[in-house]
Amino acid sequence: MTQVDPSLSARIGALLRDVPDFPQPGILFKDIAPLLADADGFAATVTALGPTEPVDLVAGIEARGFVLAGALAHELGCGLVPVRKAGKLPPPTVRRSYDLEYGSAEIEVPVGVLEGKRVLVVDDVLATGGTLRASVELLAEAGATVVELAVILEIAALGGRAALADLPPLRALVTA
Ligand SMILES: O=P(O)(O)OC[C@H]1O[C@H](OP(=O)(O)OP(=O)(O)O)[C@H](O)[C@@H]1O
Ligand SMILES: Nc1ncnc2[nH]cnc12
Repeated sequence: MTQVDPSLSARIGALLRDVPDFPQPGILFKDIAPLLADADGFAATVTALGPTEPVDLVAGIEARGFVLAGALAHELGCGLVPVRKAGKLPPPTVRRSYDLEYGSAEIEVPVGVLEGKRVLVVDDVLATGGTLRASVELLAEAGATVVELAVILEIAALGGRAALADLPPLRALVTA
């Protein structure tokens, strides 16, 4: 796994916004909207999320991960697969429940496009790791091989990296 250039990391970090008490009291929400709105910052972020080995598909986790995965898949010239909140995808799908920093949710992936595919999973934020773990497990259940995970921001105090230690390599562009 390649190291992230410290100056790029600082540039990206400066375009993230802290929002106290959102979406509920006690949560310090990390908002990527300023980064997405900055053309150079967005482009550099997407490129830096790219895989270190060949992949067939980029998986994006709803909803903020979609934005990153779409741009990255286009840049790489590979396909995209959505990891969606439950109830949005038509069957057949596989589904899993999980906990995240501020609640619990269910996600689904489509069955039929993942068999034998090498996949990079991207998302904006790693907090507790619940979302990424559920995503990786679902993608594997649907027949894919997840080869790498990449996020913009890792919230180190929430222990997500340690919780995902048994999964494929994880790259975070910024650590807070
Ligand atoms: O590491 P965790 O504790 O699991 O949290 C990380 C997840 O939380 C946010 O998603 P959210 O479900 O809020 O979705 P959104 O992108 O639709 O806002 C974020 O985009 C990650 O997917
Ligand atoms: N603190 C946080 N900020 C943004 N997204 C998150 N997802 C989970 N925790 C988060």
